[in-house]
Amino acid sequence: MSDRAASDRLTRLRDRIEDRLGRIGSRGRYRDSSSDPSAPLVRFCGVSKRFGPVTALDGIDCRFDRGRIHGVVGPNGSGKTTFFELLLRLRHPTAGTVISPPPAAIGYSFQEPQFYPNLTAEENLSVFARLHGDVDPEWRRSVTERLRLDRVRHQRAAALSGGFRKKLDVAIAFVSEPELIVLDEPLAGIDRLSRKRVLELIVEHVEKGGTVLISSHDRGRVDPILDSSLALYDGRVGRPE
Ligand SMILES: Nc1ncnc2c1ncn2[C@@H]1O[C@H](COP(=O)(O)OP(=O)(O)OP(=O)(O)O)[C@@H](O)[C@H]1O
Repeated sequence: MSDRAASDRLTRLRDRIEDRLGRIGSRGRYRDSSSDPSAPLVRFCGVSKRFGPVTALDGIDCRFDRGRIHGVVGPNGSGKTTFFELLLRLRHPTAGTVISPPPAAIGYSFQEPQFYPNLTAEENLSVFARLHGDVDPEWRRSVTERLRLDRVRHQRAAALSGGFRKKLDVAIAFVSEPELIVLDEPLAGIDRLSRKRVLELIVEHVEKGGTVLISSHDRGRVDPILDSSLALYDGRVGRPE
C-alpha cells in the first residue's frame, strides 16, 4: 500500500470512529431488534444522516422482515452505502432511530474489504468463522469450494486478484452463518459462475431462516431473487430509478 493510500485509509478510519461515537453532532440512536420472531429484524424510524452540509439520508422510514431477501436500490450517491453503514453502527444517525441486530450478529461485505491483508485466505475464513462461536466445518468447506477459494487458500489476501479478493470478502460474510447478511455490490468484478454461486448462497441462507439485504447495480441478476425492494433517491425513500 502506498503512503498516500495508507494515510487516506487512516483518515477514513478516524472519521468513522469519531462518527460511531456520536461525536459529530448526532442526536439519533440505536436499538437492538426485538427477539420476537414476528417483529421486523430491521427498522429505520425517521432516520437522517448528514455529513456537514451534505444530507446523505433524509427521514428514512422502512422495515425489513425476517427470512427474506431485501434489495436496497438507487442510483450512485442515493445513500445506499450510508444506509448500510448506519445499519451496522459504523456511523451514528444524525436523527431518528435505527433498530437492528447487534453488529456481532451481522455478516457483511462492503465495497472496502474487511479481511486481514496479511493473513492467507484460509486464515481469514478461520478467524471470521470463529468470531460468532462454533461453525460447522462442513459449511466453511462448502462456501470455500463453491466460490473456488480452495485454489488460493494459502495466498495472502493482499496478494489475491481483484475477483478473488471480492469472493473472499463475500465468503467471510457467509462463513459464520449470521442472522443477517448485508451485501453491498457482492457481484461486482467476479466471474459468471461465481455470481451464480453467490446468488445460490443468498437463497440458501434465507431458506435456512436467515435474512439478507443486498444492493447491486446488476439488477437483471438480483431482482428475480428479491422479496422486496427499498428504492432510495437523493437520500429519500420512494422514487424508483
Ligand atoms: N464520509 C462522507 N463525507 C461526506 N459526504 C459523504 C460521506 N459519505 C457519503 N457522503 C455523501 O452522501 C451521499 C450518499 O453517499 P452514499 O455513498 O451513501 O451513496 P451510494 O448510493 O452508496 O452511492 P454509490 O452507488 O455511488 O456507491 C453522497 O452525496 C456522498 O457524497
